[in-house]
Amino acid sequence: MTKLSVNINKIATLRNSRGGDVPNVVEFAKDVQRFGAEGVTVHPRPDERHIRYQDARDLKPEVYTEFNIEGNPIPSFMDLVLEVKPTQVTLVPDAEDAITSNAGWDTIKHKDFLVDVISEFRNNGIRTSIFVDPVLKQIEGAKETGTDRIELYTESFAHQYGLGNKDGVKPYTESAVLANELGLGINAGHDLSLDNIEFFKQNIPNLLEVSIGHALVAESLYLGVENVIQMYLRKLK
Ligand SMILES: CC(=O)[C@@H](O)[C@H](O)COP(=O)(O)O
Ligand SMILES: NCC(=O)COP(=O)(O)O
Repeated sequence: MTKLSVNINKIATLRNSRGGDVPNVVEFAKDVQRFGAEGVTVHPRPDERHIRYQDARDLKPEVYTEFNIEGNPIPSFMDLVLEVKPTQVTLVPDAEDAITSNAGWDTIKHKDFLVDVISEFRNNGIRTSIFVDPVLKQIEGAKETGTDRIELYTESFAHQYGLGNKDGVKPYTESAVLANELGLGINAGHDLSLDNIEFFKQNIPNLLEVSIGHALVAESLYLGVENVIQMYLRKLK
């Protein structure tokens, strides 16, 4: 069974475009859970261009499914996560000026840093996941950091699948097989959509969770949020 965590960054982007509080991200999080989502993901960035740090605090009492906070573990992000205590923190090595996440960790080069950060979160009862490319030596490196899970960065799969190249999933399958052997839990995210999610899930043994935002919100414009969540849940069964 693969859990669907809805990334609500784009709802905050829409809200921020006008100032004010429409749409309200907390109400949206409550609604997606009511519609069947099994988690809520936010990715506050240092410039707070979509999710603000205060949103994470406001969401905490309302997220009764899995609450996943993603981000680069700079000091202010670490303080926020340790204060809010979500179910899971996903560490992403994104640059401040990145339009969106565009690479996984180099788990070998940054091993000592990741070991320290991960132990701090785990000591505080927060499950950890680290964003990685589907590269076997990076999965082995992830194991050395002490993380509970990895999140496979699925941009390349989604891009290849969109071009009709189903072989793009192969490195992900191989990475998942290795992660399972090493005892790492497997999450995945980035550019997953109603078009590609079923094929991806079928090819990833023990896929525990996917976080989906951009496509899910875009699809909801045409099909409605409740309907789209139900469609994802059927494909993730
Ligand atoms: C970690 C990841 O894959 C990203 O997709 C991210 O969470 C989305 O961030 P943006 O909404 O800022 O593009
Ligand atoms: N971790 C990936 C995520 O939360 C959503 O990514 P996207 O669906 O907005 O590309």
